[in-house]
Amino acid sequence: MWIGVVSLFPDMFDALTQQGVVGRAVEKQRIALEFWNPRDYATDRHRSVDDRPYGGGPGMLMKVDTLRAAIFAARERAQQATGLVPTVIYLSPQGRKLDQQGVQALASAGPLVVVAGRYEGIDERVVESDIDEEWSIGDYVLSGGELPAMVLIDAAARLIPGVLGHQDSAVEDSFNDGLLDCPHYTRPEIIDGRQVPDVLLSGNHAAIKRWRLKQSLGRTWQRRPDLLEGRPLDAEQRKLLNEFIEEHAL
Ligand SMILES: CN1CCN(C(=O)c2nonc2N)CC1
Repeated sequence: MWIGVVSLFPDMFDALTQQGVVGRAVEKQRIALEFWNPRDYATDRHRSVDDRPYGGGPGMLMKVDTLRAAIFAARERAQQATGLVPTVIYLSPQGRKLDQQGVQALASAGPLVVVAGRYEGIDERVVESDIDEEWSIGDYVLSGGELPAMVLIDAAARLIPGVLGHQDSAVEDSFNDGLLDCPHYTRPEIIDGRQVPDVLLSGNHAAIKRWRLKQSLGRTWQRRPDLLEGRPLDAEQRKLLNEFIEEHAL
């Protein structure tokens, strides 16, 4: 997967590229990550990358010419590297809320150019002319788009074939198949008197798989019932959820 990032702070992405799942994926060339900094396109003495908003008001916006130059350069490189026209993504609270379905769509959308805004954001005309999709990681305001961009890249990278080793398969991930994750346990068997559920010590893999699905269904019902709305359950899933509800009836 090819991802271009437009950011005034490319070094922030070391947190993603120098270690962990994404770092290994870059090393194994499962993912290509390249960066463009609008400041590199500044031509004035102060290397300006921000500009005042028309109509006044607090804060600044990203300067149009340096931002667009960086986006164009990233888009050009994407086509050169992949032969495909990239999808240009902008992270902002005004975007579509990112969820696992959205991540799956982005992970299979071909090359991406991810624009990380700073200041109060970017000119609306740049959104209209140069941005294909606007995405939000949540209803709160951050200092910039770099952390949301890293969230998006990390989540998408996990879905690229060959990125995850068998030991941390995306298949078992929380939100896999639209359900919350089941509880997990490791040594010791007892912590402050709390024991590991017997089924997990039984070695009965069918029973363990059933227990984990039941816990995922039950937790989703308890904590995020919205995820079950309109979600078809097969007979086995319905049976397990009913068992969980009966066991947890107040
Ligand atoms: C200009 N800048 C403002 C702050 N920002 C966000 O709060 C954000 N991005 O994606 N989800 C979010 N929430 C990124 C863009």
